[in-house]
Amino acid sequence: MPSRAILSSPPPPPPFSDHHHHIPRPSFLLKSRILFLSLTISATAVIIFTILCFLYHLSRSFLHHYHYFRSRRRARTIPFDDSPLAAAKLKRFTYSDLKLATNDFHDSSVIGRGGSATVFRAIARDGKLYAVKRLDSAALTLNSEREFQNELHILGGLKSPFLVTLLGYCVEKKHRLLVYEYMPNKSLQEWLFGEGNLGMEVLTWERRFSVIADVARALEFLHTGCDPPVIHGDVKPSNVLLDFDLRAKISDFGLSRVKGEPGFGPDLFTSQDFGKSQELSGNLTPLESSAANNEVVDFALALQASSSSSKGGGYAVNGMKFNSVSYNGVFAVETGKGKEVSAAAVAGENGGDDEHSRELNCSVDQENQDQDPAEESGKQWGKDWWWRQDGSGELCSKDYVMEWIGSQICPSTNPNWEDHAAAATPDAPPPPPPSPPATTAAATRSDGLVEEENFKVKKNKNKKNQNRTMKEWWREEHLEEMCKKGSNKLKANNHIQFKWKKGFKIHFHRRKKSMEKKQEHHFETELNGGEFSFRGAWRKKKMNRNTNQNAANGSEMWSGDLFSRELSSTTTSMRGTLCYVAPEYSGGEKSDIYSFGVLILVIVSGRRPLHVLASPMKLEKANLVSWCRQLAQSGGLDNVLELVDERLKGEYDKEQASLCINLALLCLQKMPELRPDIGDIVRILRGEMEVPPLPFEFSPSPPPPSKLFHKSRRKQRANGDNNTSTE
Ligand SMILES: Nc1ncnc2c1ncn2[C@@H]1O[C@H](COP(=O)(O)OP(=O)(O)OP(=O)(O)O)[C@@H](O)[C@H]1O
Repeated sequence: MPSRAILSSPPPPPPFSDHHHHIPRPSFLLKSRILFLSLTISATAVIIFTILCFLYHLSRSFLHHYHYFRSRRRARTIPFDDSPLAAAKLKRFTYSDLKLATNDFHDSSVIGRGGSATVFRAIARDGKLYAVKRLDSAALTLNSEREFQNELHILGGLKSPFLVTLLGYCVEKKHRLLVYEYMPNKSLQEWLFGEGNLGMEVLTWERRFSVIADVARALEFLHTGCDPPVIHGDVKPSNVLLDFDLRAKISDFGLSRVKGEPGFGPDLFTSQDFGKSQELSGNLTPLESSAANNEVVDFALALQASSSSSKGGGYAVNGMKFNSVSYNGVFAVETGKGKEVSAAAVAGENGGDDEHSRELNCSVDQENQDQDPAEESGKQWGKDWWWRQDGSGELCSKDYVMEWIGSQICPSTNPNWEDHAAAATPDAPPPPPPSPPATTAAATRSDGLVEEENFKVKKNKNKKNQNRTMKEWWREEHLEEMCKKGSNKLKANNHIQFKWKKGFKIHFHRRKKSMEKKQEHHFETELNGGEFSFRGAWRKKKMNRNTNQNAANGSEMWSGDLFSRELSSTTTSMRGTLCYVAPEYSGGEKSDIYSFGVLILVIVSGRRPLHVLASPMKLEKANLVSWCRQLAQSGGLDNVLELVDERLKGEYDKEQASLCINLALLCLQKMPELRPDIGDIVRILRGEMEVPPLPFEFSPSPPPPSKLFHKSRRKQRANGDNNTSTE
């Protein structure tokens, strides 16, 4: 038997107590592990998320830069960057959609033609009408591509009742199309000049005034309602479209600029662009290349000179245009769309001579002769090209140009042209009899005899050189003539004169070489192809039409009316638009104001800025701006009202008309800063503000200041005097 002691086993250990033992419980371990794990996971997630964010932003900025550089690289080869914002908001149409809507771009759907585009009426599936502008793919140049993009990105981002709405676009391969709201009453161009289907319907005065006011409102929106301001850059009648109620809206933002953005300024006229154009034309076919660099004579420039007065001591050189030559100081150069810049040298009144001399010297300096002509000409662009239109400076070539134009109006005095015309239109009726302007103009000079003699000599020379091409004829005859008849300064400085001519010749030959024989070929082809024209774009248009019309065109060509149309047509190229461009070419708001001034005169008078008929008397009125200035200078309201469109048959508000003309004169001041702001213009047109005094040069006496003021319409109404003038 076990003993008690043995039986009495030691007491069992006390129950497990946490107080006495530090062994962790399993649940605690689990918890801490979970905590540790979750911390690790979340930290990893944060790190991964941060890395992802970083990568995302990196890739975005990379893509952004990639698109930017890609678009830049593309821009040099004419293509389109479809990423930017404004365009993204617009509807993108397919080419086949638009083809369908325009009946396969059928001729019957054409509602207008621009310099490098055709506008079609399009009918959508829902029956709505749209206007589709198709860039001529053959004429697709770097500039036209840029204008297309400008339109997309600037007009595409704007919304105003005074602007034509851009609804969409299409970019497929070489196709570039823009879709706009349809403006049933087309453009002011058609209304004023009876082009297109509108015939000879006369725009009433009330309509004209409301159009002026609408355009002012549109510019007000662009200049003051947009931030940063937008400069339209191409205000002219064909860019003023009329809606169903004949309310005006402005269109065509191809040349517009957003102020302050890169590229703002007169870059269209810089050597850079010229360089690009050249670069581009190098890739074009011969025909395209020639089309981009047509050799044309710019009558517009001649007329600018012709209608300026010969007072003062400045001097100017008449400029005719050989686009491809681009001689500084004499020629105008075409850029893309047909926008051109005349580099015609005009000395400023104050110190302008010196500056001009410097330019002349610069342009003819021997060392510069080794320079690339394109580069050299580019330097001059946008500088000293404008013609004196204010009658304050001498235009040495005035009578010469008048005489010259007279001789050109009658082809019989220029056998070369006659030949071309004959070649072009074998069945055309004979040209009109010798034109009186030539001799009349020559006789108007004080030294009439000398001039007449010169004129005879020139005529004889013309006869001798019947076989020369027009280009040679112009180069040899007129530029030399111009140099001889240049300013007093030129006469006094034979050195400059010699160098200048020499400079020209060198430029010409170099250029001729560099442009190869393509242009020559094209030029001849055009002549032999049944038409002769002074303007490539016009020629192109005409050639596109029925060839049966050639005979008619040929006979029409010699009529003064055709000259008028050609001289100031705004549908073909900048040659016509040239008259609307401000002399400073700064590209700022005040440039639009200048163009607006020209537009006002055009609307009031129903004339183009350059308007020539065969009659010698009409030549004095050829240049609308200088004619208006002359009328203002010779004093009296009635004088100025001579401008008003005769087709109105006196049915117009004299007060409004004189207000418009005076406003135009203010807008046309040479110094941009003197031109009124668009805000003031709108207020003046509303009758909320008086027209500021006209510049001193427009007052011959000068009249007392009170007479220069126009009572505001409101004031006049208050006085119960509704139809009085300031006289
Ligand atoms: N939205 C539109 N609705 C109706 N007609 C239009 C519209 N847009 C243009 N047109 C017509 O087409 C014509 C040509 O317009 P476009 O803007 O192509 O050229 P432009 O301004 O005359 O010349 P450029 O392109 O050389 O400046 C206009 O004059 C107008 O008659």
